[in-house]
Amino acid sequence: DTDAQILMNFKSFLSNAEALNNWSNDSTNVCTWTGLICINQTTLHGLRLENMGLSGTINIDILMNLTTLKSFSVINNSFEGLIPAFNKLVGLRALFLTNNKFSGEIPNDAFDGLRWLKRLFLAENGFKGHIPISLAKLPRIYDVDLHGNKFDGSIPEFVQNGFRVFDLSNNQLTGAIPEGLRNENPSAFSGNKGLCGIPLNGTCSKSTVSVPHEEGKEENKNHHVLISVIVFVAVLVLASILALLFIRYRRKKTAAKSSSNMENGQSQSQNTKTSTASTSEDKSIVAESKKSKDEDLNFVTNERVEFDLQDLLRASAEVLGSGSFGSTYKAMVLTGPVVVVKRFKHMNKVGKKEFFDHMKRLGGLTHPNLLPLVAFYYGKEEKLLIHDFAENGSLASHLHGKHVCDLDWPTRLKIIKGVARGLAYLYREFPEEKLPHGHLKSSNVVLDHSFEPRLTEYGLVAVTDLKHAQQFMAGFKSPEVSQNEGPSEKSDVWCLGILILELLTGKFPANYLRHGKGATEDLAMWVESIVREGWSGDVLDKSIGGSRDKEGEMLKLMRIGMSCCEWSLENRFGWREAVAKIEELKEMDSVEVGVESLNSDLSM
Ligand SMILES: Nc1ncnc2c1ncn2[C@@H]1O[C@H](COP(=O)(O)OP(=O)(O)OP(=O)(O)O)[C@@H](O)[C@H]1O
Repeated sequence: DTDAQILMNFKSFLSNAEALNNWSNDSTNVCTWTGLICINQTTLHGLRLENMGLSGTINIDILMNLTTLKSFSVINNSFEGLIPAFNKLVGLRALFLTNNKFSGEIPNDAFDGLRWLKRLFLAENGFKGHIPISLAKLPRIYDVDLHGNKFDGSIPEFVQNGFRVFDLSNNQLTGAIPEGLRNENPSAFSGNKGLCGIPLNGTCSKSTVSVPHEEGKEENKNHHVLISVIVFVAVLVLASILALLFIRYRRKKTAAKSSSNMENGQSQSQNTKTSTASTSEDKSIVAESKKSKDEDLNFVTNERVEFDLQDLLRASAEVLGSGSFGSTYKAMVLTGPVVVVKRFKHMNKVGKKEFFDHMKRLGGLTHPNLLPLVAFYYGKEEKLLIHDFAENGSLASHLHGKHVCDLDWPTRLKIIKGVARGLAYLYREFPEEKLPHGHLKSSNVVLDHSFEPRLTEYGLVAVTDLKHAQQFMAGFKSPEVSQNEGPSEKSDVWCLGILILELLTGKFPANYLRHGKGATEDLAMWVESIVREGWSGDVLDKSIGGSRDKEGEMLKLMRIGMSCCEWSLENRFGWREAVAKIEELKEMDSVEVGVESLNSDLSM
């Protein structure tokens, strides 16, 4: 059967399916049908049948024939009865049943075999009974939302920890919160009268912890027996561990040589498959990540076609460059879009939970001039951040690449306005941060298909090792930092100023962008030399083109750039002022102004 036939069959079991009227035997390209998510307009990826008033039967046996189905959502509908046997859809990565009328107990093995499932939303239904053990054992799960049901009994020990979404609130759960969930937000457990322990207030009484006990002497006697049993078991366990260690040691000794040979061979073949990179350090996108199999990619938004670390490892990859944190790759994932993967070392400033929280916060940012974070991977030594690929590369590559710069004045103006808007958004979103961007420079401004600029590598100071940030990040190159003060709220503005001067002159603030000692000194000299040269055709990038009727506006931009680069914080523009002035700029001068008068206008 084709996908169209399978879906029509599936629809025939639904009631009130008027919203699916454009599903029809006459049209075979299912990607145009309501509620279907496809990759590249060809491959069915998900069913998103939300807010449609649907009821009836979700026929899993029919869905099983949709071999590429990865995500299933019926949020906000009227399905009732027991949970369907979703574990037959073994490739499922996300399941959303929130806000329906499902009820009854969920069998303990209901999620067995769903080894790819990462996101499970069963909230606001009428499920009751224990939380199934198979749910707690899902190896890749990172979103669990069960709030607003009638789950009872104790919470099972989850094999995962560090969830992105975790909510068990408003159920009827009882007993002590398992140790692995102590770092979750207390609100995840609220509305369960019988729960106790960390992170909720209050300790658990003895009876909730475990051993039921009797009164008086009988209790003492039981205690003695219990202690004897514990001691006996402990001795037994210790002896077994010692025996095991001894056996392992013997085995290791004999197998050491052959296993080391095998490992070398394997890693070599993997590397050639996954990447076309050339240096030995860069041979694989996720060299370190491969080692921790229990970790996976964490998507920060619902909107995206998801793929796995394995998909990423299988993707063909191309090195885009290597920056101060590590290498950056363009990866063509087979079942998804083209993405850019950046490997970050030196990001151990915060623990796992804080890192996840921070990424969640970055993932929630939306602005046309920010390149959104799509997903991330957390490894102990190395993190990966995944973004969309920007078709027109970085601003730096246009300004300083091999070819003559192809950016005319209107495009440059559009770019600087976009950069300013993106930066203003970051200042508003991170009012508590001194460096809301922190690493603003021309290689971190990428250009989409229509040359709209998008900022990258923003908001990372909070998770970057301080020493590394101080040495390499653009925000730390400002004069106040070089004068042994910390960065100020105007340090990102300084970076904006450099970007403006770079954009207008086409000159490369070499020591600033490259990493090295004395960077700020040379940068200051560079800015100063531009000031000294004043306004002349020589200062302007030759390839900016245009005629004298635009020079007035270019001059205004030059002056804004200089005001952003003022050494004294007092005299330097604040972000609001800089952004407002940039917004006022136009493509054309309103009155033609002669170069001579502009020159005198600029004299400082
Ligand atoms: N999303 C993207 N789309 C297209 N090109 C990108 C994207 N992200 C990064 N690049 C380009 O990849 C190259 C390497 O980037 P990378 O971030 O590793 O280096 P960098 O920006 O020079 O240094 P740093 O690590 O200090 O930011 C740069 O030319 C950058 O502009």
